[in-house]
Amino acid sequence: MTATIKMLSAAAASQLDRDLMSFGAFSIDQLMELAGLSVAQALYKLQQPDPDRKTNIAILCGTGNNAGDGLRLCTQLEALGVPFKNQLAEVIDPANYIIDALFGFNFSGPVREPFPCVIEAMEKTLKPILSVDVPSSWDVDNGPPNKGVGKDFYPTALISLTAPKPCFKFLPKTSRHFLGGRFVSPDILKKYGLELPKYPGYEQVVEITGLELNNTRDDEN
Ligand SMILES: NC(=O)C1=CN([C@@H]2O[C@H](COP(=O)(O)OP(=O)(O)OC[C@H]3O[C@@H](n4cnc5c(N)ncnc54)[C@H](O)[C@@H]3O)[C@@H](O)[C@H]2O)[C@H](O)CC1
Ligand SMILES: [K+]
Repeated sequence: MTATIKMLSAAAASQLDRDLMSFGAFSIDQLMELAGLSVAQALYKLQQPDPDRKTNIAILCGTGNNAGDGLRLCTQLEALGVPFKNQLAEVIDPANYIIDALFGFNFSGPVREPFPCVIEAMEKTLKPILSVDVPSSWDVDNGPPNKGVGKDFYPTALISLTAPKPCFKFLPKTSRHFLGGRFVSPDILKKYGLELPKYPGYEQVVEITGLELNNTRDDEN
């Protein structure tokens, strides 16, 4: 692709989130529902369920709204038979795909307990991983913490919500990249100078793999 896309720094992403809830009049629940739907649609594009076999999706959740995009409404999910596990191996071993919903744009490192072992498990596993908004443990603006000097975790795919964060430029060339969070009004796009690809039809995601960076960050204008 030759088109370019503009990034949202960590600070601007937080401000945009607040704008969505103030003059955008969205509730946080609505935003997380829509973000969660985008995550589900991106996953479906990455891993179509096999009708003859059970497909297991492991969703690794943190403590903030990034976790809410991955998984919420626990009572309803339990009623639908979705199992909740506390032991990492019990979740990762049977998984066909892993959703990384540990940390989003309000993460700042280093990773604190009890999460280092979860990041390490993602570094080690050969299973495919879809990261939600930001690959967990990465600095939102500056990318993987070790940058080749030590081990880092690299996802198979990323779904950026609203707009990509600067760290997406560290994604491996082989990783697929989706944009989701189809809830940004023209006013907000204008305020942040964002020009985003069009979502096709009723889709909640658009694939932007290979889209080039527009190096101007929203906070550098
Ligand atoms: N506008 C949108 O695009 C929307 C995005 N959404 C998603 O929300 C997250 C941001 O959510 P927030 O709750 O503000 O922050 P995080 O999920 O990133 O996590 C904060 C959480 O993590 C803890 N934490 C922070 N640093 C560390 C650390 N070093 N070690 C351990 N724990 C850490 C912190 O204490 C908090 O509890 C965004 O990325 C999107 O995924 C929403 O869906 C709304 C719309
Ligand atoms: K994440």
